[in-house]
Amino acid sequence: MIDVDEAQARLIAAAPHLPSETVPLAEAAGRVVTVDVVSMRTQPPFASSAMDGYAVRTADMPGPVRVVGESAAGRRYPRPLGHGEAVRIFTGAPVPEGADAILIQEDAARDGDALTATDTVKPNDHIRALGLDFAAGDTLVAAGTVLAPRHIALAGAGGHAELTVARRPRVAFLATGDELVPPGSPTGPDQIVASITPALAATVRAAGADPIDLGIAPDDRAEIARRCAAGIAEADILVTLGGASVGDHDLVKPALSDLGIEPDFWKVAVRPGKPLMFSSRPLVLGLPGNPVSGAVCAVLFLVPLVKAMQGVTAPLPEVREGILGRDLPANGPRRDHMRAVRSGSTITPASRQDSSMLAVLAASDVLLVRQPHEGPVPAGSPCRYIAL
Ligand SMILES: Nc1nc2c(c(=O)[nH]1)N[C@H]1C(S)=C(S)[C@@H](COP(=O)(O)OP(=O)(O)OC[C@H]3O[C@@H](n4cnc5c(N)ncnc54)[C@H](O)[C@@H]3O)O[C@H]1N2
Ligand code: MOO
Repeated sequence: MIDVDEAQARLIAAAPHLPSETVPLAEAAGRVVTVDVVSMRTQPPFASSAMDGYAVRTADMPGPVRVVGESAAGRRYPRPLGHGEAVRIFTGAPVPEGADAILIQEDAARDGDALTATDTVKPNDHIRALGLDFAAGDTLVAAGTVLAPRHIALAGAGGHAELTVARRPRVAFLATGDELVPPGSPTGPDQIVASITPALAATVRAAGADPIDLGIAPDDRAEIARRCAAGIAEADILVTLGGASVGDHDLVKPALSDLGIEPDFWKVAVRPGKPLMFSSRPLVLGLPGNPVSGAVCAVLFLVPLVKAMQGVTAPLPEVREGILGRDLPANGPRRDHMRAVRSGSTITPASRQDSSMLAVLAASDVLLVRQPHEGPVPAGSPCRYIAL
């Protein structure tokens, strides 16, 4: 068994970078930019007023001075401001040449064209300098960033209507097992629902990928091989679910072998998820059938792979610090990912951790991470967790 860090590192190292494509801004959220987004504009492109009031020369204040015109957003006052003059101005409007401050209207008394300040006004008050936000040539969003709405706003302000992003990885899921039926279908005796495919599809979609559901293959070596070959032809990554362990009906590894595919590694010191299998050429991730194992392995391995293929700078899940909410016995030889609830900084693992228990997973919002062979730890100790 290799450890989690090594498995993640090997996965990321093996991730091929996908080609880029351009998408309109409105469709860019969640995608990964593959080139730096460089500003084509300076913002603001002129010194502008931050308030409604009067553009003035502070040397003339408190006045009285004469109001000689108006500067509105989109329609500037066309002349420089002379001595003893002021201009009515509105938020976002260009500050006329010669003016050095905005007197807000709450601090102004006006009688016809005569304007007097009723409070002090200092140079640069309420003026947004040219280029305050960013300048042409600035890198607005670095390559490798997962685009959030805030990045999209900045790129748009910088003059971009489209962004260059990695193509979405296609991820095909094949469930295996004679006992499985799709959600919503009647379950015969000894049957259960193949519950994890829709969850993993949602997980990879949130990471920028397009999921493909290859359905359920029976425990038949030739049939699994046939369906795997179809998935490999159609997708960038094939994910198999179940049949990864050592039982007589765990046929994914032999079926892949029939296709000439041998894993780069099989079995990781991770709980849950020990029988995880990975091949880099072609890209195949064999996840264990226990649904919680699949969900946890998706967070630890599948999502980082999907992100790395899109060129994400930091593809691994963020490990945060918290305070343990209850006593824990010593951990075993595998890095453990206990389903837990976070309240403030307190992380309390559920008392039952079986990797078949979806109700416990659904009630959890974090995974408490425990290192292999960690000793017993009392409540109140520092701990580390990954948000779900
Ligand atoms: N002798 C050993 N037995 C097992 C070992 C071991 O090291 N030695 N490892 C255990 C661990 S850990 C895990 S995890 C499981 C995983 O085994 P498989 O990947 O072969 O999974 P299956 O046997 O096919 O299924 C396990 C369990 O999950 C249910 N299942 C399968 N697919 C789905 C699905 N798509 N949705 C919902 N549930 C699914 C299946 O019915 C089984 O109940 O092996 C241990 N055994
Ligand atoms: O690794 Mo298995 O996922 O412990 O149940």
